Amino acid sequence: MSDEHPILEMRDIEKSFGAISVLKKVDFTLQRGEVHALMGGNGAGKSTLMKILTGVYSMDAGTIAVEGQPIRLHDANDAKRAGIAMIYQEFSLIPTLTVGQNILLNHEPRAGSLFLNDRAANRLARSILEDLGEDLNPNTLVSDLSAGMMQMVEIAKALSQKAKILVMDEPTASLSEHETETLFKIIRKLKAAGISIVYISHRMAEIFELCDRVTVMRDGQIRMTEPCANLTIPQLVETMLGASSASEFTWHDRHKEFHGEPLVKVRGLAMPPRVVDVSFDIHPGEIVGLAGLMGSGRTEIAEAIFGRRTPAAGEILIDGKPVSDQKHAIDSGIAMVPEDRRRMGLVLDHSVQSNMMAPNLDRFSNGIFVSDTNASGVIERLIGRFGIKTSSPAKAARLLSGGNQQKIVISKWLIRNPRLLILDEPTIGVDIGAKGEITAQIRELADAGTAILLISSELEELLAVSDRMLILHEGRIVQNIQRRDITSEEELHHAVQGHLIAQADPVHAA
Ligand SMILES: Nc1ncnc2c1ncn2[C@@H]1O[C@H](COP(=O)(O)OP(=O)(O)OP(=O)(O)O)[C@@H](O)[C@H]1O
Repeated sequence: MSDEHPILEMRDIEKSFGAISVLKKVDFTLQRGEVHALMGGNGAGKSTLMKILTGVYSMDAGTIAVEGQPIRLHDANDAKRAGIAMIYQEFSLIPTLTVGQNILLNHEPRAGSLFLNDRAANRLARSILEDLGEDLNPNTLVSDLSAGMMQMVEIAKALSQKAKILVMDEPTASLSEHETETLFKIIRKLKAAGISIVYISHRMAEIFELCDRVTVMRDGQIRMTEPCANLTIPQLVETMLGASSASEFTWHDRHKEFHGEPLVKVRGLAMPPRVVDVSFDIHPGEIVGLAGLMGSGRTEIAEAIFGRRTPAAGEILIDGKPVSDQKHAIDSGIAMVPEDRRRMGLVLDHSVQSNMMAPNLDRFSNGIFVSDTNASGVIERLIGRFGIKTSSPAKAARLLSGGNQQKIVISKWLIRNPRLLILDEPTIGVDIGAKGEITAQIRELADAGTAILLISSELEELLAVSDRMLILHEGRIVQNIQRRDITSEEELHHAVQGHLIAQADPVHAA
């Protein structure tokens, strides 16, 4: 095929859902070997555009050409045949099958034999993984892999199907720092091999580190396509949000000392195999960040405090009394925003409004909530404050973009004024405007006396709001760092990196 044409040209793409126009004459091009960032606020239309490209949705109008040849995409198989692949996170792999078998799945039958056999699949898997620089045994069960390795298998699977265009939607959302570095190395290799990548992310630093060009969408339209080298972060944020909006993502010392009786006391907590012996306190009004890798036991600790998990040993005391179960935890004023918000935090078929009201019904009904307001007034203000993009509060939550679903779950707990709020990865998938808003809300709550336990894989986020940071490693708290003792992000990287890298990559370490 000729090199004169871009590998991909999408022209005048239009898409409406009912009366709502979600894509308006969108143009998007991708060059061979390019890593092209697709950015935009929650609900801007990024996923919809990529679902059209991967054959999941059909477009209402427009044209798509691959290497100059017009193509028609009726379903996902058409996209696959055109060399277009979406890299899903772990969810699309079958955990009970091996790496080789997963790569073999969905392969078109070859001449002579109906399917590739296991040995052939393993050979293919091994050679692709070696090309990617990954020394992973194809006989390994997928359920034994870390999130990062699963993603690697997804990429290998796409390459085995001769994909030329890879779409990655927030690929680092569930990766540790170390796994992210590995992914970036692989993306650079793919690029050098002429593979083209559409890279969706809300993380600015990644875009500037990795991408050649960036396209910004807002309200279903393309607002800008530029080489990253010509841009600064503030310019990018302004184009995305439509106005200069200072993000509240910088730390300021709250000049508070936390002495006296803690609200939460965790003592000798053990939940084998991950949590061995964990003890810490949180005082009213204190923001404590918990750092550690995915799989280091952070979520288990959070769930134990929330009464959702029974520890094998140790105790958790709120106001000096042990937490017995989740009902008791909620009655004691503990709230938790779970990491897996789509599954645990939302009823997808219910409306935006009923989802937001669910944990707050008591407040709406007995009138101690916000004095002069009724529920819908409060909900509408929240929708405005968090920039939740929905045509109406009555819309079903499932029809909102991923980032907007996240905002619903977070906002409904933030308005509750809990005594202890546990936030597990609160800003994954959330756009930069809302990140600033969530950060500001966390501070406001803490200033009013709420104790906060913040779990985050993003050091930047921990640094922005924590008063104190706990580093979790091999089931124990190995460091307890006062935020004000850290003068730069690099310093925290140095402080935590030794521990984090040592425990990364469980498969390789085994
Ligand atoms: N199946 C659907 N039915 C109705 N509306 C939909 C549907 N899918 C998406 N939308 C709407 O289309 C708009 C664009 O959503 P899309 O998922 O493309 O946004 P996005 O840019 O990917 O956002 P995010 O960063 O939050 O993932 C949103 O307002 C969303 O509510």
